Amino acid sequence: MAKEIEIAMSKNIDTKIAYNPAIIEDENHAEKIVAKDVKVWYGDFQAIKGISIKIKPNTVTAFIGPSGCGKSTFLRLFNRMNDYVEEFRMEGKIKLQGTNIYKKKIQVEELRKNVGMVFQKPNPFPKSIFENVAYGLKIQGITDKKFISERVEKALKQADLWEEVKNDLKKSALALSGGQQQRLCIARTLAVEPAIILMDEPTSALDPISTAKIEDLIFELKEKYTIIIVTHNMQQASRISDHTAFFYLGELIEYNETKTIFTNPEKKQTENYITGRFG
Ligand SMILES: Nc1ncnc2c1ncn2[C@@H]1O[C@H](COP(=O)(O)OP(=O)(O)OP(=O)(O)O)[C@@H](O)[C@H]1O
Repeated sequence: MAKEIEIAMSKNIDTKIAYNPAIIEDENHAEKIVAKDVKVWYGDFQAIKGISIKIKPNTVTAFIGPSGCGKSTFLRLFNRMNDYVEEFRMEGKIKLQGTNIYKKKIQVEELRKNVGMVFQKPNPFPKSIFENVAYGLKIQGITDKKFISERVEKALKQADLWEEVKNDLKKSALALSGGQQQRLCIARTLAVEPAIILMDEPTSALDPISTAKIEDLIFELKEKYTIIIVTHNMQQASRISDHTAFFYLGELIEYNETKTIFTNPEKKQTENYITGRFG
């Protein structure tokens, strides 16, 4: 599409964008995420009903809302994971770092290098700890052993796992505890140095100590990355996120700074949800 048309379209749609302008100060920052009037269907069922949002770089954004309201569907749009679903259909526009990621020319593998994902259940490959973290580099065709070793060490350190595994790098990843496996999956994501990390309930299968470790980690990672986390844990959202988006029945009901959402929400539905009155 011609640049002019794209700009004109974005201007038309901009008026509908649901966000607090205070959150977005730097319109031209390279790593921002922008969704405009996004609608998603699975067959005849509409899961997302026209959501617009802007996400500032180097922040943690929490997606909250009751089960089935579309949080994961919306999250998975940012690395095109829904493309795997046969009946998936989408309208609207999603731009990452200024690029429309649903235009035809986009190479999805390239996109996913830039947008890493951590899932609810840790999913290490049945390979060694080292091979798990090196995997993304190797499939990019990188063969320099020194470079790979350095990156693996750096990623394991960033994920706060290095001290626990540095003498066991050849051990199977499946022998690690659940919390260690999740930090390993985070290290695997970090090794390819994405700009954006999507996390879909990354601690829901973990004990409180492992959860705390991952929350600390997320807090540190935002210095370098832009993070979106889906969570059912309200304390977690309020502890680690800068901004919170409340979803309900496929709509974005409220999006604001986390402290505002949790202390002075604008909408009754948000208040009911965060105080446990529904969902
Ligand atoms: N692959 C799919 N095919 C058909 N419908 C789907 C598919 N994935 C999700 N849905 C439907 O889309 C809606 C939104 O689901 P989604 O998983 O995005 O919600 P969610 O808010 O993340 O829920 P939860 O908190 O339970 O994970 C639900 O009604 C769900 O049943």
